[in-house]
Amino acid sequence: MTTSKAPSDISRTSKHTPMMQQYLAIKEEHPHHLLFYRMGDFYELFYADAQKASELLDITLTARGKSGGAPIPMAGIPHHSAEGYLAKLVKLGESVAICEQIGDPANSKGPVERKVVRVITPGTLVEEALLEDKQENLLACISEHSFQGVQKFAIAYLEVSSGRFETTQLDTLNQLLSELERLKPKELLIADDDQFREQLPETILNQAGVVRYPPWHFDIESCRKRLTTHFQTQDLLAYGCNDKPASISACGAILHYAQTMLQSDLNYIAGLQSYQTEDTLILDAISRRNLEIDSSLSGNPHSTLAAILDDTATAMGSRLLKRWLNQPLRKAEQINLRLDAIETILNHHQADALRDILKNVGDLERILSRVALRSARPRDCLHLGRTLNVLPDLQQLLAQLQDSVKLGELAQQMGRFPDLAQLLDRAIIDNPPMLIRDGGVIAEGFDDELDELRNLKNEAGDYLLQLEERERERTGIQGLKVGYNRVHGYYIEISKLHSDQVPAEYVRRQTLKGQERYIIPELKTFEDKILSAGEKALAREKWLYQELLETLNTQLAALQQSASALAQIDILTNLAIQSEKLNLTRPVLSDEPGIHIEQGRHLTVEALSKEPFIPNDALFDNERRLHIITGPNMGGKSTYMRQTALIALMAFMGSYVPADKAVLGPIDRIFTRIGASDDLTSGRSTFMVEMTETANILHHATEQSLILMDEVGRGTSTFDGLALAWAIAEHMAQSVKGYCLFATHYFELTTLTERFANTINVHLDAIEHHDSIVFLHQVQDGPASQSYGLQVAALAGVPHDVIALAKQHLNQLENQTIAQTQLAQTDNDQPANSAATVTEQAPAINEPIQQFDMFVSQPDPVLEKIEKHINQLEPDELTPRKALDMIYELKSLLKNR
Ligand SMILES: Nc1ncnc2c1ncn2[C@@H]1O[C@H](COP(=O)(O)OP(=O)(O)OP(=O)(O)O)[C@@H](O)[C@H]1O
Repeated sequence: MTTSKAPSDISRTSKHTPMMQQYLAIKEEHPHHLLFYRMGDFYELFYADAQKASELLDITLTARGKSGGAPIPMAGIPHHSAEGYLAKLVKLGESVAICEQIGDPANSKGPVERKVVRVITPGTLVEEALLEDKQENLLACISEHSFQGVQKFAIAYLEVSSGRFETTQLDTLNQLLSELERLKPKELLIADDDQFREQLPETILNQAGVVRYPPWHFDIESCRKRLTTHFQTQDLLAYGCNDKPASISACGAILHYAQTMLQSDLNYIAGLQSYQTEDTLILDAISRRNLEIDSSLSGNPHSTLAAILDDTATAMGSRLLKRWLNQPLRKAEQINLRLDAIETILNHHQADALRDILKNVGDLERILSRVALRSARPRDCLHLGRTLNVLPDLQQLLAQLQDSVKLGELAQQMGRFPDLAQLLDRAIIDNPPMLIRDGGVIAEGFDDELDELRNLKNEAGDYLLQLEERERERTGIQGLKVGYNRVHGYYIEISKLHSDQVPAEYVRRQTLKGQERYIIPELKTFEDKILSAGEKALAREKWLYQELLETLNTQLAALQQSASALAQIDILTNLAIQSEKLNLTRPVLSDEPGIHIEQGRHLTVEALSKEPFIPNDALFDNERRLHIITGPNMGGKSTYMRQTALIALMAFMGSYVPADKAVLGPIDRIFTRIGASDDLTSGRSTFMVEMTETANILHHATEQSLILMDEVGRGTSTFDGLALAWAIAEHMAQSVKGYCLFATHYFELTTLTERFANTINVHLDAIEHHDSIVFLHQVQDGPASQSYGLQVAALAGVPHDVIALAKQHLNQLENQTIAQTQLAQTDNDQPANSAATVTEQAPAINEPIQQFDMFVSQPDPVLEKIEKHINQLEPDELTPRKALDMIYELKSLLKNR
C-alpha cells in the first residue's frame, strides 16, 4: 500500500493556520489513505495527497494560500460529484478517508469540527456506484498459528456488501495460497509480522490491495473476545472455529478492520461460517486458470465457462454461480439436491416463468447491507419493495415444484414479507431522486404531517388572496396588495396616499418612494409557518426515511435469508434454461470408481468455433486409468482433456453436463499441467514452472484425482524431456494415482501400454487433403501415426522456404537418429551420445526410437534404403569394425541423396 503522508517537514506546529493544524492532525491518523477534507461544497486534498490525486484523477493541482510560510499544494473535487472520482481511485487500488464537517459553522470559534466518517478501501465497498454488480468484492485476511511445532494457516473473508463472513483453517501454506487464488480478494490483510511475511511469496506481498495490519489486531484472545462480543455469544462453537486459533485470529482482525473502515459495528454481519476445503472438490490455482472457469488465459471474457453458462436474471445469482463453479461439491447427496431441482423445473416447464419473475428481483444482498449501514438510497428501497412484491408469485410457482426438496427448502427460506412490501409501496414514490438530501422521496398519503407541510405551500397562494380581499374590505383601501420579497418576507403594501387609513395594528416594515409596507400578526404567523414548512417537510421526510430503514432493519436477518434463497433459485433456473439451450444432460454420480462420458463436448470451444464440434467419449476404469494421448498438433488433445475436466467440474457443481451420458465416480481433486509460461514475477522459467506443477501433482494426487498432463517435458532438451515424460507417465501408471490424461508428442510413451495393464493409448487423427490437412478431432483407441508438425506450421503461415528448410533438417535428424540407434545396438559398451544413453538408462525403452517417425509424412527413398539395410543386419554378429563400415556406408548413402 502506498503512503500519502504530508511531507515530513510539515509538522503540526503553531506555525500553521488553525485549519491546517486540524488537517494535519487528522492526516496523521490516516497516513496510508488519501484524505478527502471537506471544505464547504468541496473535498480538498493537500500536500502529497493533492499531488497524487491530481495525477490519478487528472485534476488541477493548485495551492491554497500558505501555511507555516510555505504554499500548500491543493487539489479539490466538488462534493456532489465525488462518487465518480472515488470509483476511479478505488479501481486503482487506492483507499480514501472521507473527512466531513460535523460541527455547526455558526457556533464554531476555530475551524469547524471535522471527523473521518468512513474510509473507502477496495475491499470494504458498499456503495452501488463503486461496486461491479456481477462480481464479488471480498476483503480477506490470512494468518498463521504455531503450537508445539505444528503450524496452521487460516483465511477469513468478508463481503461487506452482503454480510457473508467465512473462514477455513488449513494445514499448509499451499492450501492457503490456493484458497486466495479462488477468492481473489480485492483487499488482503496480512499481519505486519516478519516471521509470517517471510513465508509468503513476493507475488502475494506485492500485489495491489495488500494491507499490512498491526500484529496486535491478530492477538487470539482479543480476537475471540471481539467476535463473541459481536455475535453476543459465549464462545465460537456455533461458528465451527472455537478451537481453531488461526481462524479466530484472521476473523477477529478482519472484523476490526472492517468496523474501523466503515465506522460501524456492522451488526448486520450476523454469522460466521467455518468451511472445510475437504468438503469441496479441490481445484488448485493453476487448474482454475487452465480450465478457464471464470477468467480466460487469453483475456477474452467470453471464452470462460462462467460466461457460457451465466444467463442468470439477477446480479446475486451471477455472483453465486461463479462461486459454485469455483467450489464444486463432493457429497453426492448435496449435488443431487441441485440436480433434482433442475430436473423438476424442466419437467414442469417452469424455467421461463421463473425467470420472468426473477427479472424483477433487485440486488437484495447488497441493498440489505446498505439498509443495515443506514446508507441505503431511495432507489434501494424502491428495488427492495419491488422484490418483495414478487415473492408471492414466486411462492405460487414454487408450490408446483415441490417434487424437489431443495426448491421446497428455498421457498421456505425465501418467505414473504407482505407488511414490508406494503410499507415500501406506500412510502416511496415511483421514480425517486438519487438522494434523500433534497427530499421528494416519500410518497403522498404516507404521512399526514408531511402532507400537511407540503400542502401548506400549495395552499399559500389561495390564503394570501383571501387575506388581501379581506383587508381591502376592512380598511376600505382598494389598492392594498399582499406581496413577498426575500429580504423582508411577506408584507401588505399600501400607497402613501392612504397612510391615514392604515389600521393601528399595522406595523411598518419598509418605506418606499410612494408606498409603505406593513406586517400584521396574522401575516407574520403565516410567514413563519410557510417559510419553515419547506424545511420542516424536508426534516420530516428525512426522519420518516430513517424510520423506514429502522423498520427494515428489524427484519434484516430474515431478509438476508430470503436474498440467499433468491440467488439460489436464480442459479437453478438458469441451469435449467441452459441445459435446454446447450443440450446438456443430467450426470449420474456413482460410488463406483471410474468416469464414463459418452459424446462429451467442450462448451466454450463449441460456442466460439464456427466449425461443428465433434463430441468424444472418455472412459476411465481400472483397466483405463492412464490415457496416453497422441496426435497431430491442433488435433484436439488439449480440448479433449479440458472437456473431460470441465464435465466433471460441472457435474460436481450440480449442473447438467455437455454429454449424451456421464457417470462419474468420486473425484477429490482436479489437477492440470497444461501449457506453460514464464512466471517472471517469481523468477521461475517455463520449465521450472512446468516441473513445479508436475511435482505438486506427483505429491498430492490420490486415486480419486483427475489429472490432465499436457506435453510434460517439452520445456527442456528433447532427451531430458522425453526421459522425464516417460518416467512421470510410468510413475502414474505404477502408483495408480487417479485418472490421468497424458497428452504427448513423445511417441515412445505409447509403448507403456505393453507394460501396464491400466494404461491405454488413444489418439486424434488428421488426413492430408490436396495441399491441406484436415483434423478429424475424433478420439480413437490406439496410438497416432503422424505428427503433421510441418504441415501445421505451413497452415499457420510459416514461409514456404522455411518449411522446405525444416524438411531438410528433419530428414537429417531422422537419419542421424537411425544411425545412432544402430551404433548403440552395435556396441553397447560405448554409448555414442545422449540418445543412446537415454535408451540404455530407461529399461523400458527397448524398442527402436520412433520419435521422428512421427514427423514423416512422405516416403523417402533414401530412408527406405537405409531401413532395408538395417533390417538385414544381425547386430549380434557385428564386430566393431563392421559397425564402423556400416556407418561409412550410411553416410555415403545420405551424401548422395
Ligand atoms: N472435438 C472437436 N471438435 C471440433 N473442433 C475441435 C475439437 N477439438 C479441438 N477442436 C479445434 O481444434 C483446435 C485445436 O485444438 P487443441 O488445442 O485441443 O489441439 P492440440 O492437439 O492440443 O494441439 P497442440 O498439440 O498443438 O497443443 C481448437 O482450438 C478447436 O478449434
